[in-house]
Amino acid sequence: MRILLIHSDYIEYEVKDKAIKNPEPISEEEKKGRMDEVLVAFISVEKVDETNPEEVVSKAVEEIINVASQVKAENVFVYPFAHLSSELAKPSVAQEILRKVYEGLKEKGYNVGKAPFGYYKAFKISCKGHPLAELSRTIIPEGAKEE
Ligand SMILES: Nc1ncnc2c1ncn2[C@@H]1O[C@H](CO)[C@@H](NC(=O)[C@@H](N)CO)[C@H]1O
Repeated sequence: MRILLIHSDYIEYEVKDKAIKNPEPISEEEKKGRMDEVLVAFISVEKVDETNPEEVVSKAVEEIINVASQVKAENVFVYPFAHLSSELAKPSVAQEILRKVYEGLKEKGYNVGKAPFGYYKAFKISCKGHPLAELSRTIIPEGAKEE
């Protein structure tokens, strides 16, 4: 899993079109969204993550919370982003893993937003620009490291 973390004044998105055959069903109001004072997590789920989804989910939640506490962000936004890797997991697995990351962050008490899965989206973001405002993390399941 590849994660790009941007501490932002705001993130806003607008769904433009379906990008896969079966995108996540969304309501009319979910076609647009905005969150202010937020740590945005752009996440690419990778093929290797399919070997141990549970481990990848728990490590992703841990890493995101670690950065959120450093930058003192109470709001987190999970943004499915298929552009951080050339070895992507298939959409069905990626969607489930991202849903569990979202749920895991909520269980830890964060106010969590998410962008819909499986769409082309326009987005605007305002990066705060401080030294910890742009970070990236790579998460690899333990078993995969032995190969
Ligand atoms: N392995 C994966 N990891 C994360 N997201 C993934 C994925 N496979 C599919 N998606 C979702 O489907 C859209 C088309 O690839 C993706 N859409 C996007 O990445 C938008 N930024 C528009 O390009 C995303 O919602």
